[in-house]
Amino acid sequence: MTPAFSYKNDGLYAENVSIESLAKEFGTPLYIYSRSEFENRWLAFDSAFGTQPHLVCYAVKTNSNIAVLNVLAKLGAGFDIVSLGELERVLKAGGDPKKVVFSGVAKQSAEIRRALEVGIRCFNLESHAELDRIQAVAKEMDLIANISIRVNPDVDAKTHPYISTGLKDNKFGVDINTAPELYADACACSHVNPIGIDCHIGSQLTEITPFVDALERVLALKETLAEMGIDIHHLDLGGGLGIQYTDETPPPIKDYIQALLAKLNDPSIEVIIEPGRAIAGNAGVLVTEVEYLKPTEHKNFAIIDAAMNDLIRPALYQAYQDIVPVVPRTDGQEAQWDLVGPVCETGDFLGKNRTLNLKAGDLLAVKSAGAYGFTMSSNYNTRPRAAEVMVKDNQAWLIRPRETYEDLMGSEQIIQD
Ligand SMILES: Cc1ncc(COP(=O)(O)O)c(C=O)c1O
Ligand SMILES: N[C@@H](CCCC[NH3+])C(=O)O
Repeated sequence: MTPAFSYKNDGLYAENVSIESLAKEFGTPLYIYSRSEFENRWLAFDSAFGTQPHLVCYAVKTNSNIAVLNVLAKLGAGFDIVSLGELERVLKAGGDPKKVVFSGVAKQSAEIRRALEVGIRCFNLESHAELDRIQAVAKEMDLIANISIRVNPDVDAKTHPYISTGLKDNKFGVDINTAPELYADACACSHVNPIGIDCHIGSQLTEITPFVDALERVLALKETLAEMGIDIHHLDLGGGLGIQYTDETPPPIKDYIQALLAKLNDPSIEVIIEPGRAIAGNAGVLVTEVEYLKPTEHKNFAIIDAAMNDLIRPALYQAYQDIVPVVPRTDGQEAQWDLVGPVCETGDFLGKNRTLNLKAGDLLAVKSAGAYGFTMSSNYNTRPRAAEVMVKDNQAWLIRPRETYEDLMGSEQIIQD
């Protein structure tokens, strides 16, 4: 199997395409994705289930480029969405609406309407108020909305506090102890059909135990609901499996799924999962060029042409992502560098204290940038968003051109007075 990113004699390659040549052709900053990695990771989830009924719904927020969604749709993927924008992307990419689950704490009426119109599989609802709204919209349309309730099992995911979602303190889901009442209310609604239980406890988890603990609580709820005469057809266990950014050792996909199935011990119930990062994370790099070297008495700054607007994870979560030379130097010597962008914020860095042998004009690859990279990018400092390229074997496709300044300002209006 061709590795997604690996060195050959003349530098770093994306599958069998030289990253240096892609940077020359498309400029920097540039996101490069390995199509095979996306495919292999989704397939690894899918095949790990064996004969258990299941649906692997890729979390669209992770990387929502339509070409990426299309690659997964062709494999038969389902999709976990959190907005109407994401739903429209999935439909444009050829995704099957019957394989779409709709998560998120605040679905608007127009979003619910459109989702019902195209016939999504299930709404993962998060509050009583949302139940009332879904019932009202479905009634108005004379349709039945399939729902599951996202419960908050109060399990510590042992991840960064900003990306932990399953604790009582978090805004997500409903308290698992009060969920039975909400299910009873849902059953009393004329246009709502409760078919599942949903739970997502956080992101970048590197241990299996919190997932299994959460499932144990979900199974107890399923029992309670059965006693109330409410039959559950699927369990949606969310996403959250972590990847290796540096020295983390997340469990292999197969072990994670097998641990869940062992706990579940029910070969007939359908299991839905919503992985994002574990599919996309190591399928992408962000390529950047060193603009200037600025050594000072206290610190060496390498000012690169990618910034926090292109990849916000280091600034937002102090996240560590490996940064490697595209063509390692044979001259010069290594030094410690802070890799900072051109944006006017002290927090604008992609890496600190990195040991690298650098000269202005060098290309660097920020690794593990396939997840929550481009999708969290912005136009801060009126910087155009980077281009995105997809590679498979020795082929490359431009899947989103770099934004132009016309794109950035074209729709704004001067007040004519
Ligand atoms: C409801 C839901 N599902 C799935 C995901 C995907 O998570 P991850 O990328 O960690 O797999 C998220 C993000 O954390 C989420 O909020
Ligand atoms: N955006 C976060 C993950 C949040 C997951 C969304 N629920 C990250 O880059 O790690």
